Parts: sequence; C-alpha cells; structure tokens
Amino acid sequence: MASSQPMIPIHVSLQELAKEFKVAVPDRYVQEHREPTIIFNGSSPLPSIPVIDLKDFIKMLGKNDDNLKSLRSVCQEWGIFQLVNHGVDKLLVEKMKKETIQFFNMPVEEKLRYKLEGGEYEGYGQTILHTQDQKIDWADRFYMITNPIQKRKSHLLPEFPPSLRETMENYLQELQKLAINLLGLIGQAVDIEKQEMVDIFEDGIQSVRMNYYPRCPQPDLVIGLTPHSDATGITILLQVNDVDGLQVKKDGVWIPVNFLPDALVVNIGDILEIMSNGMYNSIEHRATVNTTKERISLAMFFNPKLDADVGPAKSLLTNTGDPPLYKTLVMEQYLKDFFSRKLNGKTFIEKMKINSEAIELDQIS
Ligand SMILES: O=C(O)CCC(=O)C(=O)O
Ligand SMILES: [Fe+2]
Repeated sequence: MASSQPMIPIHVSLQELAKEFKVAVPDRYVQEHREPTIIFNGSSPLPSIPVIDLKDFIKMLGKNDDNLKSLRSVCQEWGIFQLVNHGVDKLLVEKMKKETIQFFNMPVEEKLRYKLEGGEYEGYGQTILHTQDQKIDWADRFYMITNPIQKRKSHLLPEFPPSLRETMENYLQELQKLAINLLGLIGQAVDIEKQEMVDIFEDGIQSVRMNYYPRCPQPDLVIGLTPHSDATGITILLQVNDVDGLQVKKDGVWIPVNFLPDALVVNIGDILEIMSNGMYNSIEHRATVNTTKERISLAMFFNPKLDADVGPAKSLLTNTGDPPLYKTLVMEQYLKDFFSRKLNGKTFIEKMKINSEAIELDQIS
C-alpha cells in the first residue's frame, strides 16, 4: 500500500551542495525522461497564460455576466492565470519577497533548525523520498501548514526570525482574504453557491511552500519541481526574485510562464477540479532551472476544512442535474492519501474519478 512506503528526508541543503557541482550534476538529480519545453518555431506565437485584472473584474460584476463567463473559460481551458490589480499591499509583497530571500540566505545551520524529520513532510529540506532510488528535484523547500493555528508545528513558523514571522503572518492574512474572494467567484462561475464555498473553505487548511532552485550547470538534465497538479482548492504563487522557470502543460506541451511584474499567479488545484465535477482543470505544472541565477518562489495553498467533504459540490449537482464524476472523501483522508504518494503529474486526481481504471488498480493493490 502507498501509505506504508518509507518517507526519507535528505538532510543536506542543495543550496550548499550545488556550489560543488560546477560542471556536472550527480546522477541522483538526472531525469532521464524529462519532456522538452515547447520551442518557438517562428510561425505561430507562443501561447501565454491568461491575465485577469481583479479591479476591472469586480467593477463589472453584477452589470452582466461576461466576466464570469470568461473566468469560467479561463479555469476550464487553462486552470491558471496571472492576477493583476489583486489589491494585496505592494509594500507587504516586497517585504515578503525580501525576507524570503533572507531566509534562504541564512547560514545552513540556521535553516537546518527547521529540517524535515523522518516521516514528516513539514520543514526544510530537499525532495521527500518515497523510494530509495527516486530521483531528486533540483531544489530546497520549506513547507508548513499555517492554518488552522493549532496545526502549526511549534519548531517552524513560531521559531522564525521575528520579522519574517510577522511578515509571513500579514501576508497570509491578506492572501486569505484574496483567496476566499477568488474561490467565491470561481465557484459562482460554475454555479456553485457562494455559501457552499464559504462553508467549505473558510478557516480551511492552509499551507505555504518556499522553493529555492539553485543555479545548475546542466539545467536541461534536471527538474526544479517534478510535474504535478496541486492537491489544493487554489494556489497563489509569488515569484520572489524575478527569475522565470514555471512551466505549464497545455494541450500536451510544456510552455513557460513569463511572470508580469506585480502579478500573482493563481492556479486551480485538484480539489476545485473535483468540486466543479470536472468542469475546471487542475493544471499540470513544473519548475525548470537555469545556469545563471537561482530562483525563489513562494506558494500558498488554500484548502477545505479538515472535516469538509471533498467531492463534486452539492449546489452544482443540484443546479446542473449532472451525475457526480468524482468520489467524495473527507478532507483529512484526502490529505493523508495525497501525502503518502510521490508527486507524479495528475495521477492522484485520476484515483478520485468514479469508474476510473486507476481506482480499480488501487483497489487491487
Ligand atoms: O516555483 C514555482 O514556480 C512553482 C511552485 C509550485 O508549483 C509549488 O510549490 O507547488
Ligand atoms: Fe505546484
């Protein structure tokens, strides 16, 4: 069974190790089957992810439902967009970026105070290994659950340098407000009642991941972050140091995301794909690295409450009359199942589909 697989933390920081790999990367980081990035062939423009201006969007709300229709098609066709004029205080965002950089610039001994322990998935370290021969992503990460507060691990955020702790807290609160507004709108666009979204997501499970991707002598051989869809409702991503590297899989090909200045990138996670009964797409994405500059990003994940049902939204099924295409699981169990597997594209959500082959396979194993 997947849940009994060992979880092996790697205690060394790649940020330190990478300084020794000036010419070649060790085998453990080499991805033999990495899919290529789309190459611009000069005849058709490279597709780019849609942009939503939240200020304009809100202004038009109630006047007609054109913007809800376009939000719906963005979330269906892409499952990811850049959000501009999002209303999050610019100075706070700048402070959050600066202090995230400072976090990774702390001496390694300091960072290892937050290191991942065996069997845990919260803390600082490299990829959590589910098998001994698993390839390792070219990155260090810090991951923790931030909400509800009683779920916080006392050796993580509470022990951060005071300024970072305070900035993270303020940033979290701002993003919580933004996330609940976005979730309401995204739900409304597929006939999920706002109250149902609020009941499921308000005071839900929230977590943060800070990603550090060192420079790499052979960037095409490694992957910064393995292809995956997020097991979330929505994720709000901040690119911390203006170095691009995020890619999304659209119509079978990997295309790079060029972050707009001051934009936050919002992506639809598996839980919204399930809640929308498959109308939305939880976008598959990955991070690539480069030879010249390290890259830092900060993702915040917004999820239902632990005791909420994760399944096609009841109001959507009532309003559309459609049969449910996904199973329903309690959030707590959903999270346990997710963390017991290694990241692997969209295979996890496949297991939630009713009548999928993946479910049958899982039941046999
Ligand atoms: O670094 C990035 O741009 C992507 C991060 C991400 O997808 C994640 O943390 O889940
Ligand atoms: Fe992600």
